[in-house]
Amino acid sequence: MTAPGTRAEAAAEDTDDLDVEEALALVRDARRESREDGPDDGTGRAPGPDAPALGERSAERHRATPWPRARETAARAARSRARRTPVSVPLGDALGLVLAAPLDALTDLPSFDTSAMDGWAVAGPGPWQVREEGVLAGHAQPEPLTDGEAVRIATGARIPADTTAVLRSEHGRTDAQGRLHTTREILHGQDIRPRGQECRSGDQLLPVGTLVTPAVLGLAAAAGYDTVTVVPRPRAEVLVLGDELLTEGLPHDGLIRDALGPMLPSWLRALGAEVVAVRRIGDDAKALQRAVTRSEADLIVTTGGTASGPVDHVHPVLERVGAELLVDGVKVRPGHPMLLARTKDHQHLVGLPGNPLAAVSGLLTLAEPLLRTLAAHPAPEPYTLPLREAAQGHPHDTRLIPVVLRGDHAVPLHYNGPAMLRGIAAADALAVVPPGGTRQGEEAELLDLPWATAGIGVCFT
Ligand SMILES: Nc1nc2c(c(=O)[nH]1)N[C@H]1C(S)=C(S)[C@@H](COP(=O)(O)OP(=O)(O)OC[C@H]3O[C@@H](n4cnc5c(N)ncnc54)[C@H](O)[C@@H]3O)O[C@H]1N2
Ligand code: MOO
Repeated sequence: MTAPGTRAEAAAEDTDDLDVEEALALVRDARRESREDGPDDGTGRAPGPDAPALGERSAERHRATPWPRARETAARAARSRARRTPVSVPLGDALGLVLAAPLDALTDLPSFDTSAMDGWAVAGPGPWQVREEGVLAGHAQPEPLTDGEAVRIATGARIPADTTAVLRSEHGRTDAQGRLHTTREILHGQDIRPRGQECRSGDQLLPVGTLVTPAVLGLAAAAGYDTVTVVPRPRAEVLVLGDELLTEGLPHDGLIRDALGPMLPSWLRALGAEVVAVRRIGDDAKALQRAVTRSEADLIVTTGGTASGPVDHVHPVLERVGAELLVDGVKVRPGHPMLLARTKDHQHLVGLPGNPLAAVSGLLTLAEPLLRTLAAHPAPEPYTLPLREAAQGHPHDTRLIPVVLRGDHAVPLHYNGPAMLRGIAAADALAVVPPGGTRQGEEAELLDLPWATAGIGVCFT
């Protein structure tokens, strides 16, 4: 973090302050660090029994990962990345990022003795002789007061030396001779904010791992910062597959509108990513391979092509580029063909199924924990609400069902089929329905949709 005028040297020091891994460690949710999934050697290269090597895939394809474990695997894959360097960003770009160095005060706050009220600075007991010229905020240091003297002062102005108190304007009156009298008892030091009352220069104001909120931006500015040192925003690239997709107009001749190209970038931003590109690849395996190979994003998100149809190119391309499958199918409906692969040392690919609600399911199951961990955001506290109506379960898999929150209940929505967005577009959250279903009145875990809790403006900055 930098003070004005010292940006370059301070930035150089800052990168030594703390590694992103350490920042991540501070916000790590131990409860989610399940060790039950077998060994994690820290390289993230242990896909576990659920993700067969690509060569063995065909026979094993349907050994899908249980939904909770898939989420843990995605979070752990992000944690096992090589160390990333914290970055120094201007305050205006820091909202929603996480501090990678403590916010230490660069100044005393207040940085001088200041008046807390509009009124008069007075010295000694009244009545006082009032000086002609007053003191305003932002002015140079005023002349000291002598005993029995007062000067008009504004809130935030510097207190003249030897002031004993500030008399509020509503508690003073001047007589015919121009002398100032108080109408209340006035205490020594009253309405003076002494220098350093909030902090001394060097005090730690906020620790590493703090989410930069609007209030944090305000505090950082007050404490003298122009930039803050943060965990970099993960970069995501979206590759939209499918020759059948139109980008405008009405569906016709078997062609349909692309629903994911418009939906995913803003959703990924809501999950803390910077979307560096959205590319339309069609059903062209070579183009997909080129795009994957060239991408420098932290996360590539593909849509469609995850199943085993004639133009489902995601698996073959992953195999060709030597990617390592960490999750190949998840026991969740909709969305079970979703996948997670490590494409390069510092890069992952989440393959979302083409059916739009299945894609949402993949986004929240795999991309959300991965991005959250890369950005060093803490895991949201899990919470449950009773369902107002029973939700039918899948015999073996978890189901994610769009719900609205009404009072202290979650109400399942219709139009929740894999190809439908009508339910999710009206929803506040997704209910997690375990195999076998959830009875009416029974508690279900809920995954909030980002805008339902934070508001559109907050989450899409
Ligand atoms: N033999 C099997 N076939 C399928 C299985 C299976 O297990 N065995 N799984 C089904 C399930 S479940 C899903 S989900 C889909 C996943 O398929 P893909 O990821 O390969 O997706 P596509 O085939 O490319 O598309 C599926 C569907 O979604 C439409 N789509 C694709 N992209 C978009 C988009 N950007 N916007 C709107 N709609 C999109 C596409 O036109 C198809 O209708 O596979 C099943 N098949
Ligand atoms: O996984 Mo698919 O989403 O059931 O349609």
